[in-house]
Amino acid sequence: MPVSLTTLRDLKQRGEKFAMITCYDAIFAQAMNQSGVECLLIGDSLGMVLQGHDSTLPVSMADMVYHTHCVARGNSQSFIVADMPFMSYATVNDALKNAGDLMQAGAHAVKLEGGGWLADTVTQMARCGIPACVHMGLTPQSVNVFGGYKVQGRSAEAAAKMVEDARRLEQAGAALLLLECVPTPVAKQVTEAVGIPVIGIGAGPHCDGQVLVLHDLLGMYQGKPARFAKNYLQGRDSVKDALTAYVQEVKSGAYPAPEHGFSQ
Ligand SMILES: Nc1nc(=O)c2c([nH]1)NC[C@@H]1CN(c3ccc(C(=O)N[C@@H](CCC(=O)O)C(=O)O)cc3)CN21
Ligand SMILES: CC(C)C(=O)C(=O)O
Ligand SMILES: [Mg+2]
Repeated sequence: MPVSLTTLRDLKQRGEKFAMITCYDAIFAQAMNQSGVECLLIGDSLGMVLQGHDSTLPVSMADMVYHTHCVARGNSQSFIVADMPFMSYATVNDALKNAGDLMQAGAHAVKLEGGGWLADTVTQMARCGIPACVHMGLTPQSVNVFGGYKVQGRSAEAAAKMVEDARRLEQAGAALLLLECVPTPVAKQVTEAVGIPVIGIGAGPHCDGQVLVLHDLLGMYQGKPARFAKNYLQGRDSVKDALTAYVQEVKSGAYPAPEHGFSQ
């Protein structure tokens, strides 16, 4: 049976960790299915790793729809989340139209970057049958506001706001949360504060699931790798073995190790 939101909620309740990897095409979707990856993310990181841009901002809805079709054709087992690109959810109407297009391309949920201010959007999506994952912490579409890819939620005020926003989004009907580059203790607080599954990247070992960009997991870094990146191809002789090793390390809790996370 393919993984569903119910599966992910059950895993959280049982304290079992699950794995997500970014996926942009059909053959990797198949390989990830065979390696037992619960969730595939069509990430707007494709603007950087596939298209060669220096941020995710140039990615269009047409790009995301195309790659979602590609992944959906290869997939039979995993839960598919598609990123909503920069400016595709600036108004509730735009968000509903564009999320609908991604669902029709084969996504099972969509992901938006932001915080409590997305509550209204998330509620309207849920009404229409669109599960929403809210990406909080380091939200790369706001790199020009942050002034770089920096850890978020380090101050006590920012940490408390993140917990409050997480609760508000759960109340509004969010299906999932994703925390990027958040101090390990803050991510733990958020994960314990909500009943919905929380996926982390650079957010420590206490999140319910972990996500990595495919290229980072295969050691194909552009410049200096982020702290949370780990090359699973090292010491292994196939891509399939690397994907399987990542899934096993997420499930056992071996990944992320302390050196992959941030202190408060
Ligand atoms: N290949 C790739 N991997 C990613 O994880 C990723 C992308 N691309 N593109 C979109 C965004 C950009 N991301 C990034 C990029 C850099 C850092 C980074 O270098 N962070 C510093 C934190 C510095 C600090 O504030 O202490 C680090 O040391 O990890 C983090 C996330 C995550 N996403
Ligand atoms: C880094 C992950 C969470 C993402 O949003 C992406 O790949 O676009
Ligand atoms: Mg993204």
